[in-house]
Amino acid sequence: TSGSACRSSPRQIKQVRPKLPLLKILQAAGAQGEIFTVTQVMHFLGQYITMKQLYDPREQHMVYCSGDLLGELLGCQSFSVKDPSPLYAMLRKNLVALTT
Ligand SMILES: C[C@@H](c1ccc(Cl)cc1)n1cnc(-c2ccccc2)c1-c1c(C(=O)NCCN2CCN(C3CCCCC3)CC2)[nH]c2cc(Cl)ccc12
Repeated sequence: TSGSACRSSPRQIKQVRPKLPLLKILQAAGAQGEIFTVTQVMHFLGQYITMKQLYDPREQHMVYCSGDLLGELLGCQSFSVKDPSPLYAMLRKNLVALTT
């Protein structure tokens, strides 16, 4: 049987523009430019936490960010990577979605 080849338009990858304080954090972690995908933002935030050693070496899922710009943005002293809700709240406030 001839199946109909469904030709949906290619999905545009969602791009975001971080607001300045978040952009500074991403650039500290090596990000270039001002427009990213959310996946890239997460990658650079992970790099930032790793390189600034904001995680607890004994409990590596705990991030201690008081006294760091990341903590100011998140509005918390620490968080667990297992409960990323403060992170998503911060991203909602600090990422501007680009509509194509
Ligand atoms: C699954 C993922 C994640 C991603 C998003 C969320 Cl909302 C939760 C969790 N994740 C799991 N552990 C981490 C993590 C833990 C400690 C230090 C750095 C990163 C991450 C995070 C990544 C990441 O891109 N992760 C890639 C592989 N990571 C493994 C952990 N590695 C470190 C583990 C501790 C020792 C140093 C390496 C770094 C590479 N990006 C993040 C950004 C933030 Cl704001 C918070 C956490 C992460």
